[in-house]
Amino acid sequence: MPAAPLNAAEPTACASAVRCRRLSVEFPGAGRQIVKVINQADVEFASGEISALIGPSGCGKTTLLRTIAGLQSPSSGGVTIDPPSVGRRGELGFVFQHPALLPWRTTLQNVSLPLRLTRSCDPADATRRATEILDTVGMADAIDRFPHQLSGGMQMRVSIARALVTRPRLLLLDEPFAALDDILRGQLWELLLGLWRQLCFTAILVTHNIAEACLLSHRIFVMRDGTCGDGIINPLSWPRSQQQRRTPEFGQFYGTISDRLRTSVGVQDHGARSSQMEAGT
Ligand SMILES: Nc1ncnc2c1ncn2[C@@H]1O[C@H](COP(=O)(O)OP(=O)(O)OP(=O)(O)O)[C@@H](O)[C@H]1O
Repeated sequence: MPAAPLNAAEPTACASAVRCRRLSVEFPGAGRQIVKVINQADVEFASGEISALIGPSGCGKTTLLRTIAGLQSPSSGGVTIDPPSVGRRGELGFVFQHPALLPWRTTLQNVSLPLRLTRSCDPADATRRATEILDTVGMADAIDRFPHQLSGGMQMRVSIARALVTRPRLLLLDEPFAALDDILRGQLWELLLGLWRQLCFTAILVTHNIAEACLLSHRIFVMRDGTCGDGIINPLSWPRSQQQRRTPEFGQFYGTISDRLRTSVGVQDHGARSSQMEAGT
């Protein structure tokens, strides 16, 4: 679904860059062991780009995202976000795998909440901005409904609207589309691409879905041994659309990422061809 333009009279958010320098995150393991989940990671997520972060289950993708968001403290090293103001509330949006809407609040109330909490505008303005972003994500007709009256896809649209209502410079997404069916997922891919075009934020997207990473990103980082390696530049042309999934270029890039992922989990490759077929090419 193409996203409608936001009010052009309002300034859009500028993007920000994220740098992790020798970043380590440890957790207590069994007994007295310490498990180093992020291990001296040096990685930069470029301003204005969508970076996809993929890797085997448990490799530390969510931990890295939470550390960038300031929800998890590093054991050593650090994260720099440029400009530094992005660390403050409102300039960073987080979309979780589960929409996590407040059940006793309507769609409109859920989406306007970040504006009210950050006191970044008066209540009338918060309502206007929440209504506007809900219109953009195709939820204008559901502003008075409660979360239990919405489908999973609708809830995820509301969750995305809530993350974007403050016009963040940096949007972090942790497997936001994992629980949705293929059709809905495709619609939300298009929605996210449309929103990114309009609002110009930097995005870091954690996903297990290689096609999603290929279609949405400028660069893909494959996590391995607690680090992210060099980002693999996505050669697919812009603007992106789902039709690209049927092109040979898409199949080839999908195969490259699939191979890299298999290497990261130590699987010998005898499935490159089948992985290209999985991409729908
Ligand atoms: N608060 C915590 N305390 C202890 N261990 C943790 C904590 N958070 C994460 N871990 C461990 O860190 C490792 C990485 O977890 P994380 O959720 O970051 O992985 P992931 O790559 O996002 O996994 P998945 O793809 O399955 O979501 C896991 O072994 C997990 O058990």
